[in-house]
Amino acid sequence: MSDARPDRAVGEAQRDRGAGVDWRLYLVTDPHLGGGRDAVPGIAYEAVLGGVGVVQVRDKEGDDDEFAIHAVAVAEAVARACTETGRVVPVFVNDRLDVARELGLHLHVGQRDIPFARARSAMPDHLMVGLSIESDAQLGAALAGPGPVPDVIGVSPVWATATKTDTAAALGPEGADRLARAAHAHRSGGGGVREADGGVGGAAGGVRAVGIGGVTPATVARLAATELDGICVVSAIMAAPDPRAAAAELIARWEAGKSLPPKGEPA
Ligand SMILES: Cc1ncc(COP(=O)(O)OP(=O)(O)O)c(N)n1
Ligand SMILES: Cc1ncsc1CCOP(=O)(O)O
Ligand SMILES: [Mg+2]
Repeated sequence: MSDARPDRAVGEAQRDRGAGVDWRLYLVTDPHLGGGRDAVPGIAYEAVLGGVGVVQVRDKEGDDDEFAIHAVAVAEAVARACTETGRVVPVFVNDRLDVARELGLHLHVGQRDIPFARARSAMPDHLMVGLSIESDAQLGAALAGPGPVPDVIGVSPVWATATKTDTAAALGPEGADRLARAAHAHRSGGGGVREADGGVGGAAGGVRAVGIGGVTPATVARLAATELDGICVVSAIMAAPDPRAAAAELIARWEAGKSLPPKGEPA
C-alpha cells in the first residue's frame, strides 16, 4: 500500500512539521570533501555534537541501494549524537524520493529534481519536504497554492561556491534576505505553516528559510543580519580538520551576528 496522502483541503492550514527544529546550522554532507563515504557518519556525529541542528545526506554517486546504506549509517551516527546531547536533529535525503520513503527520512529536492508537488504527495504526511529556491519567481511558484508548500526552503546559492558550480546566479545576502522575508510572510490556508513563535531559528512565521552557498566563518555574520532562519554549509564542516569545532564556531558567529544591532541603529 502506498504511503501517499491526499493533498490537504483548500483552506486547511498546513501542519508545522518543522516546529522545535533548530534551523540555525544545517549540514549537507559530501563524501569527497569528507575524505570518502566511510568518513561521513563520523563527521556528521561530530558536527551534531558541535551544534548542527539539521543534517542532509547528499551523495551524487552510486545507485539507490548504495545511497540507502550510506544514509542509514549517517542517520545512525546522528541518532547517537542526539542520544548523547538530548537533541532532536532531523535527517534529510537529497534528491532521492524512494530512499527517503523507504528509510522514513525527510526529503530535499531542487528545481531540477522530481517536482515538489509530486514529492510532497508521495511522502508520508509527517515527514518534511524541503525545496531549493533560486529566485523570486521560483518562490512565488512554490507558495502560489492552493497545494502544500515546502517545510523549509534552501535559498540557493547565496554566494558562488566551488562545492557546486551548476547553480543559478548568486543571490547575495540582500537577495537571500528578500526571499526569506517573502517565505516568512506566507500564510497557508487557514492560518499559517507556523505561527510566529520566537523560538530557536527566529521569531517569524510562515515558511522557514536557510541560506546555502559560500557560507564560511567569515561570511556568517552577514547572514545573521538577514531574516534567514539559519545557514546551510557543506565544505565549512565537511572539509574542516575538526568538524565539531567548526560547527561550534559557525553557531557562535551566527549568535554573535544576531546580537549586533541592525544596520543604522545604535548599539
Ligand atoms: C538546504 C538545501 N538547499 C539547496 C540545496 C541544493 O539543491 P539542488 O539545487 O537540488 O542541488 P543538489 O544539492 O541536488 O546538487 C540543497 N541540497 N539543500
Ligand atoms: C548543495 C548546494 N546547493 C547550492 S550551493 C551548494 C553547495 C554549498 O557548498 P558550500 O557550503 O561548500 O559552499
Ligand atoms: Mg537536487
